[in-house]
Amino acid sequence: MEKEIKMDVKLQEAKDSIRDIVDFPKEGIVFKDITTMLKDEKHLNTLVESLYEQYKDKGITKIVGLESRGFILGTVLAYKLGAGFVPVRKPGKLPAPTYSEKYSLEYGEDEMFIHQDALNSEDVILLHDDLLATGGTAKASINLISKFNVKNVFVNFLVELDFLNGREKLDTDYQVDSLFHF
Ligand SMILES: O=P(O)(O)OC[C@H]1O[C@H](OP(=O)(O)OP(=O)(O)O)[C@H](O)[C@@H]1O
Ligand SMILES: Nc1ncnc2[nH]cnc12
Repeated sequence: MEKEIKMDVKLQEAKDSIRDIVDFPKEGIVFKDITTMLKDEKHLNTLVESLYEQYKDKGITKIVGLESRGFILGTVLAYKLGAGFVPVRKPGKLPAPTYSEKYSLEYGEDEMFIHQDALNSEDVILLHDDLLATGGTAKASINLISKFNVKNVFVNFLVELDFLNGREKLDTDYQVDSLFHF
């Protein structure tokens, strides 16, 4: 019980360290800058330990991390969970045959790619990204994963911007969790 309260306090402190940058990268966007949280070793430790506790018993075999901020904790978590790491990448980055999905996000449009041999039907996936805004990026990535007929998928974000209703766009039976809500 005391341990849980301590973790709640630590998570609140980590959340409070996320910085707002107004009008970045475009006018009208309030950008959630997680670098102020990640640079602090105690916050980084809190994030990793909290996510590890949440997913350690789910049988995760691979973390799918979204370029680029999804790579930061995605690889650490893969290591902690004893899972592999698969990058979902932006155009022109993956060298072997790929599947791809176009999408729009809060401040633009892009396309995401995954290697055609990245996942298999034995995999239990944890899809990880730093932030859920409009949900375009995450939905495109879920569509990519759905090409592989994997056993199960969990979806995780550090930050969710509730007012943009991105979760509705995900339209999925998968369990979706975010550590921090704004
Ligand atoms: O829910 P959405 O509206 O789709 O937006 C969320 C996405 O936007 C950001 O990525 P960005 O494309 O800026 O790339 P980066 O991680 O390389 O900074 C963020 O890391 C998510 O991937
Ligand atoms: N408001 C926002 N802050 C940080 N990353 C984002 N990606 C999409 N929208 C974002």
